[in-house]
Amino acid sequence: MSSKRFVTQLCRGFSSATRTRPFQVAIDGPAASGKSTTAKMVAQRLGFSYIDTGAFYRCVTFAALSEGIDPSHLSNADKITALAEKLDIELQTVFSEKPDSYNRTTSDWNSASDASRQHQLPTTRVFLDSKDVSSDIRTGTVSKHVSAVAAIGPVREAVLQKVRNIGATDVEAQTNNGINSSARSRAAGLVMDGRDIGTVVLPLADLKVFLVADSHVRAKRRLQELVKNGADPSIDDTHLNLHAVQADLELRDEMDRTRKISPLRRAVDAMDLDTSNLTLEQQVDIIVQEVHRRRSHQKT
Ligand SMILES: Nc1ncnc2c1ncn2[C@@H]1O[C@H](COP(=O)(O)OP(=O)(O)O)[C@@H](O)[C@H]1O
Ligand SMILES: Nc1ccn([C@H]2C[C@H](O)[C@@H](COP(=O)(O)OP(=O)(O)O)O2)c(=O)n1
Repeated sequence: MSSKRFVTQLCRGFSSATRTRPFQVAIDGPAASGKSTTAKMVAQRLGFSYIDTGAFYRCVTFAALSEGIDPSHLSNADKITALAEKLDIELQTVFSEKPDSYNRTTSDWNSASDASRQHQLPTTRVFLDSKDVSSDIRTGTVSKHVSAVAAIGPVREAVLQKVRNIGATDVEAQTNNGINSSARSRAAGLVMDGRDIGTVVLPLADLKVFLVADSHVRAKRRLQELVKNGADPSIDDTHLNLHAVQADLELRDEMDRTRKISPLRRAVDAMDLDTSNLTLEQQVDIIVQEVHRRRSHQKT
């Protein structure tokens, strides 16, 4: 089965209660709480597919800004919706190790060099109308406007439709330098992260996680990430200081929490996970263990 058909089938199963569908993990939480990094690593460990829904809203925002459309003007909602409907968005996640051979413990990881850890982190590339926009959608300018775009109801409908039809491709890295040319479905399950995954997109997910972290900790992590990725204040209006990054995250969280449609909200049956004092590997271990625990219950 092609990976496109595979994911489409998964998504058709969104509201199905049957036990034959692949295992679904929904990860929600505020900005920079660690959702996407954790979700990718969980998918890698378990051999699951991964879908980053925030990337879709970021693509629509980037496309609107590129066409000179200001998302902060409500009168532009129709133009942004038309754009969202016509854009072609594809995600490609590159997993660095074969999941079934991934047996690393936290202590192995902690003793590994930074370079070797970096090689082991999965990465997601985002294509907008076939162009790689992975970096373009993460700028401070896009971050500043994305919550306004995500609050437009018809844009959310268009994005959900795209997520349902997504041609997500997951590939295993062959070596540290190259990837296998043949993509393969990761049929065992799906990890999806965003703001409304456990409440709206995958309401019957087998495991829902609500990831949080102190906003100061989140800002420090996000700032480190922006600097590491070479954010350039001269071409990006990101103010590269902790105070500004924290203020941006808090403002975005407030907008995401208070919007009328599909707000950022913890699902009642979600597992809470505060990552403020955890390492990445610890939070991944907790989720992976919980998946194993629930799968073994499903089998009995
Ligand atoms: N426990 C942790 N310790 C250190 N850094 C972390 C931890 N969890 C996440 N990060 C880092 O924080 C940054 C934001 O995480 P990310 O996964 O992008 O968050 P989100 O998807 O929620 O916005 C990333 O650079 C990520 O590597
Ligand atoms: N399922 C989703 C995913 C993201 N969004 C919105 C809310 C966020 O402010 C933006 C960007 O999400 P993304 O997860 O990429 O952002 P951060 O990594 O948290 O900075 O999209 C949403 O409304 N619903």
